[in-house]
Amino acid sequence: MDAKKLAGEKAIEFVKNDMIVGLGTGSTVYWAILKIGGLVKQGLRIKGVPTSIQTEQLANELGIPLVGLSSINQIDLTIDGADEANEEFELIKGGGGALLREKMVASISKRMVVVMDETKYVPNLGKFPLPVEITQFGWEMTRRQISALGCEPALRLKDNIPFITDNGNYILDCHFGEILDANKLNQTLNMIPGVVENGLFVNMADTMVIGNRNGHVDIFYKS
Ligand SMILES: O=C(CO)[C@H](O)[C@H](O)COP(=O)(O)O
Repeated sequence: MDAKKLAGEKAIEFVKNDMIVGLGTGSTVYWAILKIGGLVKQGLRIKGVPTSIQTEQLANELGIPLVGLSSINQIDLTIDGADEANEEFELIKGGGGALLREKMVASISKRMVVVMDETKYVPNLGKFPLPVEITQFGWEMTRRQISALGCEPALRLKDNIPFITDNGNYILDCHFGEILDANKLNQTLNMIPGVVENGLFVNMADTMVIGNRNGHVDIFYKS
């Protein structure tokens, strides 16, 4: 069983006519976007808000009408993946490098449904290195300031050169060990000049759709 596919496809139950829908990035939400594309062809009326250039291209190929953040103030529902999630509905995101746009979209979403396979649901965040998007300007200085918080940030590379985000920035992957106070770390990181955004999503997700290898899908709602 493809647990990511199960979760992604299940999540489209939350999509209704006339919604503005945040379209996340990654290999799990891919399955949701594919299904949404199919439903749009059958007459579903939605407008999508893409969280990356990759998702924008996919949505265009599928004929999903899109709208940009410049012309909306609120999104009805966002479906997105995660690299880790805990029972507090706190997330680490940004494994695909789209964390800034993902967080901006999530921040104006009335509801955020997170789709993942069972391996992503963990007791404590932090095994997955936390992605932090930083400006290219002065990036070594920013890295030193983040290291002082107690981690060894690694500049993300792609094909042996620095990975550049859709926004023209770098990403540092930061191993902090177990993150027991995600809210505090989120705020501390974002206070560092040069940090554009970090991959901790706190108080954003309210629904988790978790696909299991045995074919079962769990849905958790934040109370
Ligand atoms: O945050 C993300 C991209 O920036 C993704 O949602 C996250 O990396 C999970 O991806 P996948 O569903 O491919 O495992």
